[in-house]
Amino acid sequence: MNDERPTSRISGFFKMSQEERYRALIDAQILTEEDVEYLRPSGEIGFDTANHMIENAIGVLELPLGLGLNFLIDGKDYVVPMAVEEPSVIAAVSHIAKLARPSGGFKTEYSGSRMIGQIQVVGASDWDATSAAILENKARLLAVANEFEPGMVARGGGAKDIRVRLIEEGKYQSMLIVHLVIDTCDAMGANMINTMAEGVAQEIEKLTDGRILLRILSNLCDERVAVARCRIPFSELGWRGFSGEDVAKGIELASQFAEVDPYRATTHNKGIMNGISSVCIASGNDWRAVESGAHAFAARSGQYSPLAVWWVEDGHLVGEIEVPLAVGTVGGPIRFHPTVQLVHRILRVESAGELARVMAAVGLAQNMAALKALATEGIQRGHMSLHARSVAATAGALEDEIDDVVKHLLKCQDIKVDRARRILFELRNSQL
Ligand SMILES: CC(C)(COP(=O)([O-])OP(=O)([O-])OC[C@H]1O[C@@H](n2cnc3c(N)ncnc32)[C@H](O)[C@@H]1OP(=O)([O-])[O-])[C@@H](O)C(=O)NCCC(=O)NCCSC(=O)C[C@@](C)(O)CC(=O)[O-]
Ligand SMILES: NC(=O)C1=CN([C@@H]2O[C@H](COP(=O)(O)OP(=O)(O)OC[C@H]3O[C@@H](n4cnc5c(N)ncnc54)[C@H](OP(=O)(O)O)[C@@H]3O)[C@@H](O)[C@H]2O)C=CC1
Repeated sequence: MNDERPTSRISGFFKMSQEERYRALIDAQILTEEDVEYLRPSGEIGFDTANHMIENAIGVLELPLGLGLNFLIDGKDYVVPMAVEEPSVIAAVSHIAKLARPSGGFKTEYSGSRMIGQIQVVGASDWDATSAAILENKARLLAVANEFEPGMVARGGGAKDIRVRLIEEGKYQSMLIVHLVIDTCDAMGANMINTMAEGVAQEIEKLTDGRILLRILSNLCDERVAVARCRIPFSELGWRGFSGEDVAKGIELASQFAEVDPYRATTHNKGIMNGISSVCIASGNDWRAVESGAHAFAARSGQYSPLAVWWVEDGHLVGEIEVPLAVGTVGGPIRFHPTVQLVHRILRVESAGELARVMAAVGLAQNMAALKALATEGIQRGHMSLHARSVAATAGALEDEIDDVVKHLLKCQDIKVDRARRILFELRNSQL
């Protein structure tokens, strides 16, 4: 490959076959022949599946899939598949799930799968009249929306309510936002919500002298919320020379830090999403939707806040997470991705609500693991000792060399790939 940047203008790439794409990329000096051989999908997802899932496909990017263990949720055991690139996340949730088991594990709740489709009305001359007309026609509009998804109505879901919000921000023209509230049952629901929102919009337009602009779901799904709690006695919490009470009070103070400081709350919630997003990815769910919903929910009071909080009560540490989770057990890649289907067989959840409740418990466990480490010995020992394994592998250590490289990396506390390469070189030349 020469040093000149190859052009990114490749017309009609999306219409090319797999081989035509590889040839075009080699000709454009974007890929080499070796790159192409490396990229050729060889796993369960072949090129055709990838190409049906996304556009301009050239290959498949794999992520490690691991198991979060020890989870007892509402009296049932769950083995939780998690797809994630970050070391220590799965160890952390398994660690806390084990700790929580003797006191009953996690107790959860789910609000139901109600989502919002937004329809934006602009340019009306009389907002009161438009609002009144929409609300007076609610039953008919709901029936129209439901005509677009009869299967959902048969399942007990579909459009359930219509609300209106007049938004008047001085510097912009006023707009009326119609909220179409839809029960999506076991689906995430984006496609069906958008279908219903677009379908009913034409009828809404007839009720106003304004016009309809956007018709799209909201990812702030604050009516689709999962809650998980755990309550662990001090006697279970002693760790690495810290008493159970010290650990509990440290976690409580860490929680309070997040409650008053958005800088800390953001990192606190990042830890929670370590757990939740990993389950989302493994289970074929849209983690961008879940992430955006979670962060918007965290900011709903006007100040960005923690999704999970902890406090000390009667000799126990109590934790609670409340998080919106638009996740499904049907639809999207769940229909055709073989690994995702296997994940669902491992998870053994029977509904979107059950999946959301498991995810909430995983998020709470991940949060407690991080806070427990942060409020005691610090994050680095547990996290870095596991991170060191991936650093050693990146440096080229073979399976039977990794433990030795990790040992030396931890000893010198310089967990970097360059250092690992030097250690490996010295080990192979028997200088260590
Ligand atoms: C790493 C541990 C768990 C060690 O903790 P430990 O006490 O040394 O663990 P242990 O050896 O006593 O083992 C207890 C259980 O943990 C699990 N476990 C233990 N080790 C492993 C392992 N290697 N692989 C898989 N599972 C493991 C396993 O279930 C085990 O039970 P067992 O199987 O022995 O009956 C602990 O130090 C920990 O939880 N640390 C926190 C790690 C963490 O939070 N990582 C997330 C990434 S950091 C981040 O991005 C978020 C952050 C921190 O910024 C968020 C925030 O600021 O809030
Ligand atoms: N902003 C966002 O978040 C957006 C996200 N997306 C994407 O949309 C996808 C999710 O949309 P979604 O509508 O869930 O997916 P699908 O359209 O793939 O699946 C939903 C369909 O599954 C069928 N179904 C079968 N069994 C059930 C059941 N028990 N409960 C509910 N539905 C059932 C229903 O069709 P039937 O009644 O006909 O059987 C339903 O309409 C994700 O891939 C996401 O990435 C798309 C646009 C925007």
